[in-house]
Amino acid sequence: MSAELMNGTELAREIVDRSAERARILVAETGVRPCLATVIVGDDPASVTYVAMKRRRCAKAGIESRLVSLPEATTTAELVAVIRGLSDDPSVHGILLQHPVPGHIDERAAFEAIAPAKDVDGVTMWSFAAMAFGQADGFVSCTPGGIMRLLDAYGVDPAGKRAVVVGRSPILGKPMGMLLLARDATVTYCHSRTVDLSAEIAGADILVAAVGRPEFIKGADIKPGAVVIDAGYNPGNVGDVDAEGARERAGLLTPVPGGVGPMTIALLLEQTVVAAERSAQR
Ligand SMILES: NC(=O)C1=CN([C@@H]2O[C@H](COP(=O)(O)OP(=O)(O)OC[C@H]3O[C@@H](n4cnc5c(N)ncnc54)[C@H](OP(=O)(O)O)[C@@H]3O)[C@@H](O)[C@H]2O)C=CC1
Ligand SMILES: Nc1nc(=O)c2c([nH]1)NC[C@@H]1CN(c3ccc(C(=O)N[C@@H](CCC(=O)O)C(=O)O)cc3)C=[N+]21
Repeated sequence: MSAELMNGTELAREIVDRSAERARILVAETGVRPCLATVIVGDDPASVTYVAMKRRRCAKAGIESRLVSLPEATTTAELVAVIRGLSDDPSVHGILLQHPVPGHIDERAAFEAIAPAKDVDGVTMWSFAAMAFGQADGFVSCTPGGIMRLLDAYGVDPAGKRAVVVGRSPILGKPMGMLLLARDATVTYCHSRTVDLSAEIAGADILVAAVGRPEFIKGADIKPGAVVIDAGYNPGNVGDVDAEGARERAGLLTPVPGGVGPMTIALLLEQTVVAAERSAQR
């Protein structure tokens, strides 16, 4: 068997095109141009690359982007003050604080300085709760949100399926499981203390790998015909799933690159446009 690949690049382009059209209409009708502020602390090369990528995509979609680049030595209090300033600035509609921040900073405190109405990256406690309770007025974490859109586009209905999420980080694994639960999957979370990971994976109809270790999930563990979502993004464009092995076993598989990554950015842009539309209150 050879898995069908789920084309995130193509679906992301459709979402970005639709968002660009909505941005264009918003500008024409209200004069408001959607604006995303990106905050980056320090100069981690991977983060600098992601941020540049997001800004390029914003520009293409007619979304203004404002970059706030802070030195490595920034304190929690200084970062919180900067983010509060953006939260209070009416010309900014979305705020993204690039993760990870340097270790001496309290990342949670910084995230919580983002006004919920501008939390287009879905990182605040308020957004998480809204997502977990199924309230549509919040924003979802972009990567899990993008993955749900991919599942929908490929006709994968999670209801009644066994879904296994490997990873439980606040912006990826944990919200991923909640979104699958909301769609009636039977969800298992795996993490570094899971005793028999292979056995858990073998039971998965839908597997989401969000570990941050290259080719960590082996093809031989995958249930034949499973839907395999590789959210991993490691240096050298390598996912968290052994792609070659997975191709032999999975029914549907997200490639790296071209799977989950582009969807994350598409959701970020879409939610920025929605935030701007809401602020314009036509
Ligand atoms: N494509 C995209 O848009 C995005 C991709 N990513 C990618 O997704 C991956 C995960 O990112 P992120 O969630 O931020 O990473 P984190 O490092 O925050 O979380 C990793 C998770 O994996 C778990 N884990 C670590 N080792 C093992 C193990 N041996 N067995 C089982 N579980 C393990 C950890 O468990 P524990 O909690 O017990 O420590 C933790 O929950 C990375 O490759 C990242 O680059 C991330 C964000 C967006
Ligand atoms: N607050 C916060 N929110 C994030 O969403 C966030 C973050 N911090 N920190 C870092 C991770 C990583 N991340 C990626 C986004 C897009 C691609 C992406 O588009 N990748 C392309 C390849 C692009 C290329 O390399 O040319 C692909 O997979 O096809 C990858 C990774 C978002 N992250």
